[in-house]
Formats: sequence, structure tokens, C-alpha cells
Amino acid sequence: MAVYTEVSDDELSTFVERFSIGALLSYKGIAEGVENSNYIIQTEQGPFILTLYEKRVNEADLPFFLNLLEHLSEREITCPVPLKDDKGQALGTLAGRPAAIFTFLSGMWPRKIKPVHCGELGRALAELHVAGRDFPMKRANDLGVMDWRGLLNQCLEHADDVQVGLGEKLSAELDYLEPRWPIGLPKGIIHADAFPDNVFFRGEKCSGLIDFYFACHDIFAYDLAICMNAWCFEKDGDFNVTKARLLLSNYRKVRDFSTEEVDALPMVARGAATRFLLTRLYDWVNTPKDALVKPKDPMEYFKILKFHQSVRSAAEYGLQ
Ligand SMILES: Nc1ncnc2c1ncn2[C@@H]1O[C@H](COP(=O)(O)OP(=O)(O)OP(=O)(O)O)[C@@H](O)[C@H]1O
Ligand SMILES: N[C@@H](CCO)C(=O)O
Repeated sequence: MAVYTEVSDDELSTFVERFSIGALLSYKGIAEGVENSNYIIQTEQGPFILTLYEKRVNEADLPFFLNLLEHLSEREITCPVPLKDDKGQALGTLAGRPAAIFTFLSGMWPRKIKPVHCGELGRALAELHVAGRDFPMKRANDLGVMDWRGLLNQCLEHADDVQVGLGEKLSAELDYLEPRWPIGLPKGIIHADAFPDNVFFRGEKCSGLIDFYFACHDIFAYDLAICMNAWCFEKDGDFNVTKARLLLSNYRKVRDFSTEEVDALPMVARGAATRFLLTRLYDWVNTPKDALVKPKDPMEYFKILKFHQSVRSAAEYGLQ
């Protein structure tokens, strides 16, 4: 489930009329996703995606996200493009919520990740980093290293219900990361949530990225580390070095990394694991048991964190 806001036929038809995409023929809520309400709408001109922004997305950030998608698509990155209405506006209001209509991306996200997917992702991520370089707007990462302690403090009381000693271990991890975090590495626009469910494929070719609502200005290596964590660990927690090698080597064919980025990768990967462990832990302890959206398992990321804590150099990720 991720349709928090219901729309009526009439108000949706009126909303759609403002865009030059023909009349509304049908619409259906999309079950996947947890942040916003998404509908697939069929008009005389084909399928589109309607997004109603729910409370977890800061309204003040919406111009950044929408302009970024437009900027990237102009630079041949395949991503949802916001449509403009008859007044040239992408953002409107529907059922009391900010709303926008996007182009529909074909393809499916991979349910079973193969090494070839990781290679494709590496290239697509590097292309995104390069295409974002001249994007003029800035958005700080509001889930960056200095925000993690606050998140942990909000779940500390219940962390040990998930695993005894978890709160203490996470606190020690933050003591390690905070003073060492490599803020001086190359920075730019990063996706910051390029998990498999946000990357579409047609066959074995990447056909685009969606869900840019964590996109921000931060170090590129952090984006790579997020991807390595989300794509290169097997369900049993084992690290798949073949997948990581392909991810990293295809990335560097488009945008090479500096020696500093390579050296910092194990630490950045620990940070990336900690970030998702903490947001998942927060959701785990704060989501009512009868909620429709099931929180994701924080302990999956504890295993990933432990792996990176044992890594001595980036060579262990398959980098030559
Ligand atoms: N432009 C698009 N083209 C095709 N399908 C899309 C598009 N945008 C979204 N979808 C579909 O809607 C689903 C939910 O979208 P999305 O992941 O953006 O939701 P969300 O609630 O904003 O994010 P999150 O994944 O962070 O919960 C996707 O899995 C995909 O099936
Ligand atoms: N991709 C995130 C959730 C949505 O941002 C996770 O798996 O924890």
C-alpha cells in the first residue's frame, strides 16, 4: 500500500485537463512505495504517473526535486520528467496535497539481482553524477553523518528490544565515524536511495531511475557505497565481490575516482550502512503493529555494517 490520499474522479479529471495530455481515461493506485501516494493514470496520450506528496516530504524541497529531474532528463538521464500545466507550472494541488504528473518509465526493477545489473547500475550512477554537475540548485543531505546521532537518540530506548546491545554498538559506531567522516571528497548531486526498487531494467539494460526524493548535494562515494550495500550483498548477508567489482569498474569508466575516494570507501560504506540501519530502526520502533506499510528489517544493515567494519582496504571490494 502506498495510497494515503484518495482522489475523486472529478477532481482528478479537472487536474489532468490543465496538462496537454488528453482526457483522463482511467487511474489506479500503485501499491509499492512508502513515502508518497502514487497513481498510474491513463489518458488519451498514454500512461503517466501522478504523485501526491505526503507529509514525509518537505514541501520546500519540491522545486529542487522537480527541477533536478528536468535538468537530468535534458542531459539524457532517463528519469521521470515532470509535466508542465497550461501556466507552465509542474507543481499543483490535488485533494489538498501538492501533486505533479510525470512521464511513465518503462521497465521493471530487478527482483533477483545479477552481476550484470550491478554493472549497469555503476554506469547509470556515474552518468547521473556527471549530469548533475551543472545543476544550480543545492539541497543539503538532511540524513548526513551529523544527523545520525539525533536519529539514534530517538530510538535508543527501544534499540535493545531489536537486539541486545544494539544501541551501544551504534553509539560506538557514531563515535568512530563522526570525527573521521571524509567531507572533503568530490561532491555533487547524488541520488542517495538508488536501491533495486528504484532502478528499472528492460531485459539486462538499465532503463532509468526513479524516486529522487532523497537526492541532495553530498560526496559521490557515499552514493556508490549506498549502491554497493543495497545491490552487492546476498540475502544470507554474504558480500558478492563480483557484483561490487562490476558496479565499481563500470562506474569508473564514466567517472574515475580519486585515490582519496578509493581509500575512504570502507569508511563511507560503514556510514552508508549506518544511515539505513538507523532510518530502518527508527521506522521499526515507531511503526504501529497494525500499520499497512511493513517496516524494513534494520538488522539486514547491521550485518552489512559488520562486514565493512572488518574491511581493511577498498581492494576487498574488488577494486584493482
Ligand atoms: N515514472 C514512473 N514510471 C513508472 N512507474 C513509476 C514511476 N514512478 C513511480 N513508479 C511506480 O510507483 C512505485 C512507487 O514509486 P516510488 O518508489 O517513487 O514511491 P515513493 O512512495 O515515493 O518512494 P519510496 O520507494 O521511497 O517509498 C514504483 O515502484 C513504480 O512501480
Ligand atoms: N530504500 C530505503 C527505504 C526507502 O527510502 C531502505 O531500504 O531502507
